[in-house]
Amino acid sequence: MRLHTKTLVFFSILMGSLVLVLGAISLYSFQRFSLYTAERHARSVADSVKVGLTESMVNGTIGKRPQFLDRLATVPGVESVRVVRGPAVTQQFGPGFANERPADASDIRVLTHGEAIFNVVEKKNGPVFRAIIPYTATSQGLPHCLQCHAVNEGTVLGAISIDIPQGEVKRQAIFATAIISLSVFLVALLMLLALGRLLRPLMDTADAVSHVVNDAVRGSFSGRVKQHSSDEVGEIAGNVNRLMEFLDEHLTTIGRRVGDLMGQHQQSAGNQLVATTEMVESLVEASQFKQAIEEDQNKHEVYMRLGNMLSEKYDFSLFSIYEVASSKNRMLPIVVDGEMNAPCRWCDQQILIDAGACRAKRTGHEVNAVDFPGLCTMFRDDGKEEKHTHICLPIIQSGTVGCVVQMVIPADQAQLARLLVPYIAVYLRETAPVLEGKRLMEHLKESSLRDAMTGLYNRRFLEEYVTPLVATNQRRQSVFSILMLDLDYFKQVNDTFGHEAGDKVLKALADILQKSVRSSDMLVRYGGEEFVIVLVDTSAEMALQVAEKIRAKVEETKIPLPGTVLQKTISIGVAEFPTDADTFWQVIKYADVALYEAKSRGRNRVERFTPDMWKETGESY
Ligand SMILES: Nc1nc2c(ncn2[C@@H]2O[C@H](COP(=O)(O)OP(=O)(O)OP(=O)(O)O)[C@@H](O)[C@H]2O)c(=O)[nH]1
Repeated sequence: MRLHTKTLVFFSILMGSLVLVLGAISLYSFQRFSLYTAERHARSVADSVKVGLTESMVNGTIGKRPQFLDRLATVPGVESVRVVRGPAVTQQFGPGFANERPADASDIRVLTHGEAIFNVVEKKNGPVFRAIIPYTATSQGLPHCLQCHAVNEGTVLGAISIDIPQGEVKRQAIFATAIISLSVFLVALLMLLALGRLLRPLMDTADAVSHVVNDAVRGSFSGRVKQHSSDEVGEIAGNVNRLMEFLDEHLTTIGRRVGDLMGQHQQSAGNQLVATTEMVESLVEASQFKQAIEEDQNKHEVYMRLGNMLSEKYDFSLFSIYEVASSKNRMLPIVVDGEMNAPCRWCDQQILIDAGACRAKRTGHEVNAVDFPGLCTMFRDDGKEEKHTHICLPIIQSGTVGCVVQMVIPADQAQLARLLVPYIAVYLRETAPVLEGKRLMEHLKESSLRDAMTGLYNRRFLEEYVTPLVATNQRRQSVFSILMLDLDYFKQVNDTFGHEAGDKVLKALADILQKSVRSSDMLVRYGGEEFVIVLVDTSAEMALQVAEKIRAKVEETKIPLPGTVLQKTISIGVAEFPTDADTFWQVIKYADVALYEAKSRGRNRVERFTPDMWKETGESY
């Protein structure tokens, strides 16, 4: 029940009760008052009767008492007056008139006990107040009773019965009570009306506040409460309006700013507050995501996390993450449908050799095939039965497209997925600098671990690589071999043809070496014209064959130099881990010893390390 109704019902009950109580009290008071005045009246009449009868006795006109009593009965407010003769008087003067004998038990009781009786009896013409008042013998005054009555003082001589009509008094009392009740009722009614009017602004304000607050909960803060007065109710309206203006202004600003951060401008439909909260949550999550990927070890972990975000948070099971290899102008599929380094599945293979064929890469803009079907001709729907569409988002790194994230969406979920794009874009924006940083770091690390001239790994790389290499080898209980290579008489090249020619020879050798070993083997430019090759999972026996192949290849290679063609030879030492020594650097040393042996034995040779070589040459190390 509303407060307005509740208040009015409460006050109606209160006022109704008041009217009833007041009416009842009035009736009771009137009754008491009328009985009191009737009694007083009866006692006056009784006193008059006593005086009249005494006078009649003295004057000898007692026989005319009926006329006296009849005259008395004509006095206004008296219906009848009767004298009842007591036993003592009857005994002395006889029974008297017929109507002077006790008429009922009340008369007898009064005569017996000498105590007055007052009561109201209902008669045909209405209620009557009946008073039976005894009169007793007394010696006081002159004349007095004992002058005529032969009785003792205090004897009940008789009683005076007086009937006083109450009908009119009752009517007047009811009328007065009705007037009072009606007046109170009218006043109560007026008070209720006034209360209703007083409550109206409060109720209107409460209703308006309720509407405004409901609108605010639905995200609209434009509602205002009408100010009906300048009292507390008006103040409530004013305060609510101020609060709404404050919220409107600040939440709109927050929404706009957050929208700017999200690259999304709020639509007018929908709950702006909920939309803003969702955007803020998304920004916070994206920021947490950024923190997580910053701590990732390499960019592949970042790509994987990005893929997990797409599949776990946004329920995309079909998607591709491409990295743009800008130096080679091609796209590399990194994560496809949650799988690392899977083949390209949702685009024409063309993009793998020409990154410019990818529209997102070429334009640096979102490619939204949901709104513009067929926008990118490179998309290939690999779905077997279901139809798919796609949205591609570029990740801009240092002003160019570094990656492209492609979301492949079943056609019936396309509209829903489209709404997620701004949220995913936030993640991608956060990811971009992290990926860029990781890419740079990897590039830096790579370049610090490579020899700039030959492109082979350098000695530093070998130092870093030793621990995981040995650990893996021990875990697999395998062996690997080390070739230590050195060009023969290389100094002569520099001396005869110059340093540039020497560099050219070194590059040619690096090229031969790269082509002679497996990609899992490791090529290191160990010193000036000294190279190390780690042949994984290869025994010394096999390594000797590889070394021999390299030696022969070098020997037969003609290196063109300005004005001449050069042919060089190479010496190679071979050692095996852990057969020759159980530490990596010791095996390197033994390979070097074997190389020394090859040089000693005339160069252009391959020598396998044997312990006796160490004994012979060990001193010089
Ligand atoms: N052009 C060029 N020469 C280099 C480079 N690094 C080292 N050298 C030269 O390689 C030569 C090595 O000569 P030596 O150590 O005397 O050996 P060698 O002449 O090859 O003779 P043996 O090894 O005993 O057959 C030196 O002249 C170095 O200056 C380089 O990066 N470029």
